[in-house]
Amino acid sequence: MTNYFPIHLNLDYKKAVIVGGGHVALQKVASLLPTKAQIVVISPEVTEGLQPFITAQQITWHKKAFEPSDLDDAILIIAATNDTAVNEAVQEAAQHWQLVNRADQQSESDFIMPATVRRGPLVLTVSTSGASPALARKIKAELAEQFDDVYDDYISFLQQARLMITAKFDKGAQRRAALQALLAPSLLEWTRNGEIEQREAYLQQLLMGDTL
Ligand SMILES: C[C@@]1(CC(=O)O)C2=NC(=C\c3[nH]c(c(CCC(=O)O)c3CC(=O)O)Cc3[nH]c(c(CC(=O)O)c3CCC(=O)O)/C=C3\N/C(=C\2)[C@@H](CCC(=O)O)[C@]3(C)CC(=O)O)/[C@H]1CCC(=O)O
Ligand SMILES: NC(=O)c1ccc[n+]([C@@H]2O[C@H](COP(=O)([O-])OP(=O)(O)OC[C@H]3O[C@@H](n4cnc5c(N)ncnc54)[C@H](O)[C@@H]3O)[C@@H](O)[C@H]2O)c1
Repeated sequence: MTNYFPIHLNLDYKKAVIVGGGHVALQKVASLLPTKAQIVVISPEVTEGLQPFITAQQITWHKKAFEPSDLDDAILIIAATNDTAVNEAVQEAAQHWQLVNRADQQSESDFIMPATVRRGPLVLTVSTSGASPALARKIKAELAEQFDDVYDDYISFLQQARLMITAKFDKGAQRRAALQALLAPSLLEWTRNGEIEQREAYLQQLLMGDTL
């Protein structure tokens, strides 16, 4: 079994080419959309679910069969047609520096995609290394419930608070203690209950070095 190496790629303004426009392509487009990648779909036909993204110009559709030049400048390539020969041709045409995913042949892929839950900057990913995509999906659903929408706001608060604390205290024990104190469970609870004043008061106290 392959031991995959998990990393978070910065795809902003980089080109990702998906060859094929079916159900798998739609799933891959959905996971690429939160990034600022330039998403290009190469396919004679596309599934209905892709149409709104094309109309909104969130992705570019080239209505054509695959040719090697379609891969020019792509950093990420996903071969997701229902024709093994075409997926093979995509892999063959790729340069050594381009990362290729084969929807029909995991063992030939340079990377595979995890199931992902996003809560603002918090990104939770699950992979079974392909052993059971259905289990990855199930664990994702459990995580989505545990780390619910409140985390969006909670993480934004933590991010702002961290900036204020690092601006106020130099590196060292006091800064570390303040950052640690930000993780008190009550901060999450106050966020959940909309008790923003409580949260703010706690932060102000930390910034004054009161509880440290
Ligand atoms: C996580 C998720 C993200 C995504 O798709 O982006 C994802 N599959 C999801 C769901 C899912 N996929 C399948 C089922 C039906 C149940 C089943 O078959 O078990 C379900 C469950 C469902 O839909 O409920 C069918 C399936 N999947 C693969 C094969 C081919 C094979 O096994 O060879 C077949 C059989 C095809 C066939 O024969 O018909 C392969 C892959 N699927 C992967 C990712 C990669 C490994 C992930 C890992 O386990 O780490 C890999 C290698 C693709 C890659 O990335 O290269 C997404 C979660 C959606 C979400 O986020 O909610
Ligand atoms: N990785 C996964 O999670 C997963 C899940 C299910 C299936 N699969 C594999 O992925 C493949 C695709 O599945 P799907 O459900 O998206 O199929 P699909 O039939 O919905 O879509 C196939 C797409 O490929 C396009 N296509 C065909 N020939 C082409 C060419 N020459 N150039 C460009 N595009 C071309 C078609 O127009 C269509 O849009 C399956 O054959 C299967 O092997 C993978």
